[in-house]
Parts: sequence; structure tokens; C-alpha cells
Amino acid sequence: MMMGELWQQMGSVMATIVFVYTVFEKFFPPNLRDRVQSYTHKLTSHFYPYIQITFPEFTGERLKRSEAYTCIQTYLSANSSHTAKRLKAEVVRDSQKPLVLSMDDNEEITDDFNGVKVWWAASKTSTNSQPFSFSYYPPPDAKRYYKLTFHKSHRDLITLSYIHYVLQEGKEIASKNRQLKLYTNNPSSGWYGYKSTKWSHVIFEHPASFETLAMEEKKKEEIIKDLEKFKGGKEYYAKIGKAWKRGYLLYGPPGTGKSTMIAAMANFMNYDLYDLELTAVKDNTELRKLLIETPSKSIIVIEDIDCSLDLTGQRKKKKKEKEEDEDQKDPMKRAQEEENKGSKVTLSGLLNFIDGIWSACGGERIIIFTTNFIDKLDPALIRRGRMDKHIELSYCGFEAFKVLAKNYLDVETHALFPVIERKLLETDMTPADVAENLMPKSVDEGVEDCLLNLIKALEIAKEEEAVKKAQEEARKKEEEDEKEVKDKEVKNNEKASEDVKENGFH
Ligand SMILES: Nc1ncnc2c1ncn2[C@@H]1O[C@H](COP(=O)(O)OP(=O)(O)OP(=O)(O)O)[C@@H](O)[C@H]1O
Ligand SMILES: [Mg+2]
Repeated sequence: MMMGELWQQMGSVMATIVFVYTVFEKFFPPNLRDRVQSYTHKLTSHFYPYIQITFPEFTGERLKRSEAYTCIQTYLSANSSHTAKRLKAEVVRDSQKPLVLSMDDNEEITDDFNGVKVWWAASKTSTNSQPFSFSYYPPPDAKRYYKLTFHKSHRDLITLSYIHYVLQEGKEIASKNRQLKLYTNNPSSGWYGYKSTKWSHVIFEHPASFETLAMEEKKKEEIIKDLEKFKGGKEYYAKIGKAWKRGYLLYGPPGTGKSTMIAAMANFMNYDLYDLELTAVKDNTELRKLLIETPSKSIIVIEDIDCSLDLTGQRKKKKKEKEEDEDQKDPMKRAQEEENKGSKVTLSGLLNFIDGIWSACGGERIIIFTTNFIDKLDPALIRRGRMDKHIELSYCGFEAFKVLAKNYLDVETHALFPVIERKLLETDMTPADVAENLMPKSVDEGVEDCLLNLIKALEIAKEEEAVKKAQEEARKKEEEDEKEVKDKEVKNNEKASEDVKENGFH
């Protein structure tokens, strides 16, 4: 007999029992009722050897969607779409698949775990308590739940292992199908300031990956391994007593692939990106709130950290000195300055953001800073522990060029490659410029035309570099000559005054 039919029969039996129970409750004293109840339980469990566990969709007072329900739904959708006969199709937000199929209400499927058979049923109970009442409003939504049924002899296996397995699997499938998101912080002033959430997002669709990223193979591998180690390092971080987070500092000239690498990292890790615009953050308190609102499995990015705030000298200025400065200003001027300054985030606020006790909330977070000028940054900001790994992205070398040639022209070798290799050694050109020159400018341009374009561009860049160098040298020489003349003058003046002293002339 099918489980569904069995339950239908059980339903009518239950209705009779409920009726008898109501009569029984009315006419029998409480102590007798308790005794009869315990016997009934024993009797039913003897004849009905199955255990049922329900997982309601909503739990708690705040009607939060149950995480377990969502995981089970994902797990069953992946497993039921080929076994269940009635399926429900839904467009699910943030999922890569346009349509997600899951089992329909009152549908039932079986699953197998270590040779043990279990039954899953999707059910719902109507919450409308007055079925015949007339109302202008539609009846409230039904309460959905999943019901798991299994034989009582497998109680331990199911409750200790199987349910855990289903939840884990569900989570993993969801994270694989998840659409990545790119968040940015809302400005704290104006209408956005009243928004309950501090971050707004769009779907992240950057196609960058480590395969298409142009850089030395060895360096790339090292970064990939570092990321992999971090991802699977939950126990390790717990063992060494460190918060599960890692900081990367990406530095190098403009157009060397810092932003591209961030996108590649997000795609590789399957983490959401939180692009933090520091100048829009009011103060340190708000910075902390933003941090708390980022969940685990996220990458927090602060681009061009050297330009975001004046973070270079603030920590060095002593508090006392600062107070003295402030006291001397008149209050009106001070208030205006505060207003103009916009963001009051300080270096110490940022240091605490990265490394303070709050930064440990949530875990599994990566923080990335990018800068064009690493020397401008306060050493405290980029010390290991805050920025654990410093990655330099530099001008295009031959290895990086080969990746770009493969991406843009689909070639791995060419007779012109050795020429380009030599020219790249002589000239500094960013991967962004190399990529631009490699891109065919019309449908008629073939591989060779593009490579020749690049060679030409490298030659022009070399000439420009030589001119710049000559100009720089000429400027330096001019400065030195000027200095020499000045030094001579000073020396002559000194000599003259010494003569005056010695000879006693006035
Ligand atoms: N290493 C690279 N690999 C692949 N493409 C690259 C690389 N570097 C630059 N590019 C190309 O050049 C463009 C600019 O690169 P990107 O924005 O990553 O530079 P950046 O280092 O972030 O520059 P900035 O310092 O100005 O922000 C990208 O769109 C990308 O196509
Ligand atoms: Mg950039």
C-alpha cells in the first residue's frame, strides 16, 4: 500500500479518535483521563512503528523563515525533480537557475540513507480558523511544512546523522547555485540614513576568473592555494585561536589588475562582495555597524585606501596636540569644518574595523585593500594580522602577456612572441594597455595585425619613456646646477663675513 493511501486511512481513524477523545474529556475525571491517555500512546506506538518529524516553514515569533526548511527544500528539489510526479516551479531570487523545481504540496517521495528508507512529504495546514466567514481579504497563507517519516528502529541513525546530512547537503547545493551579489554601503545622510539596512546590492556578474587573470603562473598558484587554505581553515583558525578572517593588500600602478583580481577572488570563493566606500561612512560607530551587517562568506573591499581618507598621519598626531589645535579654533569655524569633512572615520576606527574584537563576529571573511601607493600607507594599517598577504600587481611580463594573448586572440604561440618578450623586458606597460592593443579593432584584423599593433605600441612607449627619462635627467641636472650656484654663493658670503671678522672691517 502507498504511504499516501495509508495516511488517508489513518486520517479517518484519527477523526474518530478525536471525536471519542472530546466525549471522553468531557465526562471522565482528570486522573482517569491521564491514565487512559498514556495507555493509548503505548498502544498506538505498538501498532504504528513509524516516527514522524515535522519541519515548519516559519519559526519563532518574528516569523523568520526556518533555515532548516530552506535547506530541506533545496535538498529535496535536487533529489525529487526526477522522482516526484507533481512538481512546483518557482522563480527563486538570487539563484542561478531561472526556474527551481520542488515537490508540490501533498506530494511524497522516498529517500535512501545507508540502505534505510525514509519518506518525505510536503504538506500544509490552513490557518484560516473560520472557513465560512465572509471577508474582503484573502485568507491568510497556509502553513507549510515538511514531514519526515521513518521506522522507529532507525531513530538514532536518522536523528543523529541523516538530518544533519540533509541540512549540510542543502546548504552546499544552495551555495553552489547562489547568484553572487555586489553590495555597497548606503550614504548615512538623507533618505538612505533611515533605511533599516546599511547595504544595497546588485547581482554580481563580473566574468573575471583566475584563468583569465594575467600574471605569473607561480604567483597565481600561490594566491589560489592561500584562498583554498583559508576556505577550509575553520578548525585550523579555531585551533590557533585566531578569528577566521584574512586580509589581502593589492598594490601596484593603475591598470595592473587589482580590481580584476578582486572579482576573480569573489568568483573563485563564491563569496559576496561588499564594496565599502569609506568617504560615505559618517563615523567609526557607523563603520562598526556596517561590519556587523556583513555575513560570513563575504569579501569586504576598500579600493584606493590611500585616497579614501587622510589616514596617513592621523594616528601619529598626539591626542594632546590635537586638543590644543582644536581649542584655538573658534566654535563656528570648527562646526563648519566638521560639516565639510563629511566622514569622521579615523585611522584607529579603521584599524579596529579590521582587527578589533568586533571583526571576529561572523567569521569566514576576507578584507581587501587596494592602493597605487603602498608607501603612503601607515605601517599599522598594513602589518601582518591586518593585511596578512601583500600582493604586488605589476607591469606586464611575458607570462602575463601569454595569458592575455590566449584570452584575446586565442593563440598560445606565434613567431612574433620572442620579439614581444624582448620588448616587454625593455618597456613598462600595464596589462590594461597590452590588452587594449591586443584587441582587434575591426573584423578584418587578424592575430598578426594585433600582435604587430602591440609591438608598435611598445616601441612608442619605449620612445616616450626615453624622452621622459631624458627630461627628468635634464630637470635633475638643472636642479643640481642651481644648488651648486647657491652653495657657492653661500660659501662666498661666509668667506666674506669671516674676512670681515678677521680684518676687523665694518
Ligand atoms: N592582470 C590582468 N589580467 C587581465 N586583465 C587585466 C589585468 N590587468 C588589467 N586588466 C584589464 O585592464 C582593465 C583594468 O584593470 P583593473 O581595473 O583591474 O586595474 P586596477 O589595477 O584596478 O586599476 P586602478 O588602480 O586604476 O583601479 C580591466 O578591465 C582588465 O580587462
Ligand atoms: Mg581598480
